[in-house]
Amino acid sequence: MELLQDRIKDNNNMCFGCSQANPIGLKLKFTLDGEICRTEFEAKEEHQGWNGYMHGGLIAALLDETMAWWLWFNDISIMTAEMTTRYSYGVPINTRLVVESWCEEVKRGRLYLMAGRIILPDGKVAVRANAKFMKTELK
Ligand SMILES: CCCCCCCCCCCCCCCC(=O)SCCNC(=O)CCNC(=O)[C@H](O)C(C)(C)COP(=O)(O)OP(=O)(O)OC[C@H]1O[C@@H](n2cnc3c(N)ncnc32)[C@H](O)[C@@H]1OP(=O)(O)O
Repeated sequence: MELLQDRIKDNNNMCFGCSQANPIGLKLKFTLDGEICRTEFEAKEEHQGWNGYMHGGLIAALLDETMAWWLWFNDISIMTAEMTTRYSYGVPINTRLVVESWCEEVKRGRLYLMAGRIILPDGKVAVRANAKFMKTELK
């Protein structure tokens, strides 16, 4: 599938989640597959909290970024206004993760209610997130 992201040529983008130039970033790449935005990620030792497991704050960053990219693909500039994260299972390092996001509702034309999840190789959903994103004039 084409990486729409590759169309973006912005050498100044140093986003921690998606910049390919940020030396300490996650370097995520996204696809939009119908109504689902998706990325894959494998956490390494430097992403750990407890030994063997990904740090919860970085897990939230992974989900935040994936939800933000659904909106970016749809040409909507946003800021994260609120986010909740439900951690059901530890996210192991050195394991291929699939992260998905989608839009559930738009309120008053400006508040986007988004959802996301992290899926382990056995199909279990390790983490779910819900967030409110506010449309802004950024871009
Ligand atoms: C070409 C270049 C390529 C580069 C390619 C890079 C790609 C890039 C990818 C993206 C990458 C993203 C990265 C991850 C996303 C971040 O990390 S964003 C960073 C984290 N978030 C922030 O810092 C946000 C900080 N907060 C703010 O900026 C502002 O508070 C907000 C959220 C924009 C809202 O401010 P505001 O527009 O002044 O809104 P405000 O007047 O307070 O409220 C408006 C209305 O919304 C309501 N409201 C406000 N907050 C909420 C809430 N949480 N819940 C419900 N209602 C709310 C208010 O009650 C109000 O209602 P009404 O009075 O109108 O009825």
